[in-house]
Amino acid sequence: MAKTSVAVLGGGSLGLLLAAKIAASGQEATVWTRSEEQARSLRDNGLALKDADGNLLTRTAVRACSLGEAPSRQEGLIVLNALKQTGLSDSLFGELRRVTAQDAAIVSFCNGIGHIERIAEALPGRPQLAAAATEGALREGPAAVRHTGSGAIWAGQAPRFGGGNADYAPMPTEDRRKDIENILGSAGFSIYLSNNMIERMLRKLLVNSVINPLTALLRIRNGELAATGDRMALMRALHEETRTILHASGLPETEGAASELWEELLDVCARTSRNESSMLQDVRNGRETEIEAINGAVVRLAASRGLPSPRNATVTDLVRAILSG
Ligand SMILES: NC(=O)C1=CN([C@@H]2O[C@H](COP(=O)(O)OP(=O)(O)OC[C@H]3O[C@@H](n4cnc5c(N)ncnc54)[C@H](OP(=O)(O)O)[C@@H]3O)[C@@H](O)[C@H]2O)C=CC1
Ligand SMILES: CC(C)(CO)C(=O)C(=O)O
Repeated sequence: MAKTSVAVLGGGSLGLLLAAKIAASGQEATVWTRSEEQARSLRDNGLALKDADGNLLTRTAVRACSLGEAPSRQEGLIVLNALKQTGLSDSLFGELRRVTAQDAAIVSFCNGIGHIERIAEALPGRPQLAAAATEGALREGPAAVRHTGSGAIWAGQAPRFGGGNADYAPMPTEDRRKDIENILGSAGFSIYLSNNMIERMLRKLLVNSVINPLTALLRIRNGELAATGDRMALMRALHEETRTILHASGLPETEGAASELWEELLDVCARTSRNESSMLQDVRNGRETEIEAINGAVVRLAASRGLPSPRNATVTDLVRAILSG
């Protein structure tokens, strides 16, 4: 069997955090960037990992190349996919088909749902895991990242939420799953292999489907969302509509779930109060947002189950319209 090696796909906030901590723990990882400039900067300067206040923790040499420069058909790869869903495209899939061998295990950290199905369709047969991370990361430049909040990573077989005609992605072998757990655990992450990614992913989707569009539309930080009665009313209405749709899509509807999920949302707002959500950052920078993979996906789930989703449809249209000018 080929020796296992790690590639981090995407040199953004989360990708640089994963790469910095893996490299600082003495393990090897290659960062696959979009641009050759960023890869050069990483090779020349090393990768700086800073704490939430911007103090330098480590600066470590890392391997880096643009995805276009990466060698073809590498065997034994674990690919940590730290792209946004907006980074998934036919050309990206073409490059991934070229650089990975059939045994590559792809672990995707993307927010929202739908990405596993798209990857499975574009790279049939490649083993996949879905990961949900509550880490906070912020890229400070091409070769520096701040660890803005410690959390945990859950990874496991992704449920199929719909879309795509390909056979669903196979799980990586047990040995390969252990490798993934060991690599991320040795890098200092709290990593849990989960048999219940449906709940993890849908809980995260519920949080993102409220915080992300509302903060992007109102242009406020996460902590400012729960600060007024009007905003709380918007949050509640969107949360209730989304929760009903997600319960119909596999989110367990246990006793007390409604108040527990609402408290979870308020807790995320409090814990990330100084953060600008990823969607607000995308809007501010004129970048395409993940709205289609978050509220747009909720609208599609609702349609497939004959449920109404007027609030999700409205925020999807509004966020889409911001960048359409
Ligand atoms: N940041 C965080 O704290 C967390 C993020 N997440 C999720 O993880 C995912 C990534 O988030 P985040 O790191 O913040 O996003 P970023 O926008 O910071 O990073 C995405 C990276 O993908 C790169 N990219 C896009 N297309 C390609 C391509 N074709 N080839 C190689 N690289 C490419 C971008 O390159 P370029 O910069 O050159 O455009 C960018 O560096 C999202 O789904 C997010 O919601 C989950 C938990 C925490
Ligand atoms: C949890 C939250 C809302 C933190 O900002 C996030 O995941 C995001 O911004 O995408």
